[in-house]
Amino acid sequence: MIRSAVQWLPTSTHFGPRLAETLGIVGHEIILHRFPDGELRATVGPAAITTIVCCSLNQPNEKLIALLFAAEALRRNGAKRLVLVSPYLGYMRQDAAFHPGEAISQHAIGALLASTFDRVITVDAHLHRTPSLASVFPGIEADNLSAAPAIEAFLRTETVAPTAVVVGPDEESRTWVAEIAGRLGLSYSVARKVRRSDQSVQIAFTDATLFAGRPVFFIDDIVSSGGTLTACAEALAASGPSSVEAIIVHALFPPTLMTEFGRAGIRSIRSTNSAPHPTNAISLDDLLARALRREVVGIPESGSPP
Ligand SMILES: O=P(O)(O)OC[C@H]1O[C@H](OP(=O)(O)OP(=O)(O)O)[C@H](O)[C@@H]1O
Repeated sequence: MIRSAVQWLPTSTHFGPRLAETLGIVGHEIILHRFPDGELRATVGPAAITTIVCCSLNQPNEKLIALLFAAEALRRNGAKRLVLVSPYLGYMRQDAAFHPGEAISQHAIGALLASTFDRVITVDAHLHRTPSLASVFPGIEADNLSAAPAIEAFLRTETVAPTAVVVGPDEESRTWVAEIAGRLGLSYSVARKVRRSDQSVQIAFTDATLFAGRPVFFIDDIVSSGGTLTACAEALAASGPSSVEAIIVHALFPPTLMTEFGRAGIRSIRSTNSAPHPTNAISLDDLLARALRREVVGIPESGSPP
């Protein structure tokens, strides 16, 4: 039996095959078949002792079922360690019952994945108010990697004026914004956000004069309905920045929204490849490969793959 392998769901070909190649181990696509009644069949490749399963959990409902089936087959075929790599981990945003009777999806999905996998690796999961990863994934290893170094490296390849300002829409974004601005030697500002509904937020900057005539880089973890990004662009427009560009970790919005973003004054949107999207421009592949090195026999944690 082989020692380690990567397998990916058909929706994760944007990073699974490259991860196998970077780690220098065998890779297989998990085959899904839909029966006439809508049920799924999953067929995995040969199980390895350590099998790394790649599946980004944007639009997660069916993917979760497919993951359960893949894990069942891999364990029954001899896999001893299953590592889930899910650069976007859905269902983490509901971390409390905001109204009586609501389910806390973060708890339910965390427990499900913890009972299925031995380790979960994700990137900037929406866990702002969660005390520890262990409370979401009880009894297994979990890594919530930061995309900030990848975003910083990307911005270094752009011509960013020293007068540029990095902005975030809310207190939760302060960590990325402060880190990235600090590393690039830029100023930053964090807005106050009030969420009114799924699609509507109110944004206010306390230091609006800061942006006049300067390029602005908006940075946030998620763009979904686009309400936050649009409200931020409209609030910024009032103070006359020379340009507004958005850098997103997880681009979950329908590409048809790009026209609306353009109308709101956003010149460009670039995202990491955590979920496949036309705005993908920042690769997380090296970050993920580094976190996986110790799963691959013969590659030291700090070494290079063969
Ligand atoms: O594109 P949108 O639909 O506006 O969603 C994106 C926003 O939602 C999330 O925060 P959220 O408002 O859930 O607040 P939180 O950080 O307090 O959970 C996220 O951090 C973004 O700011």
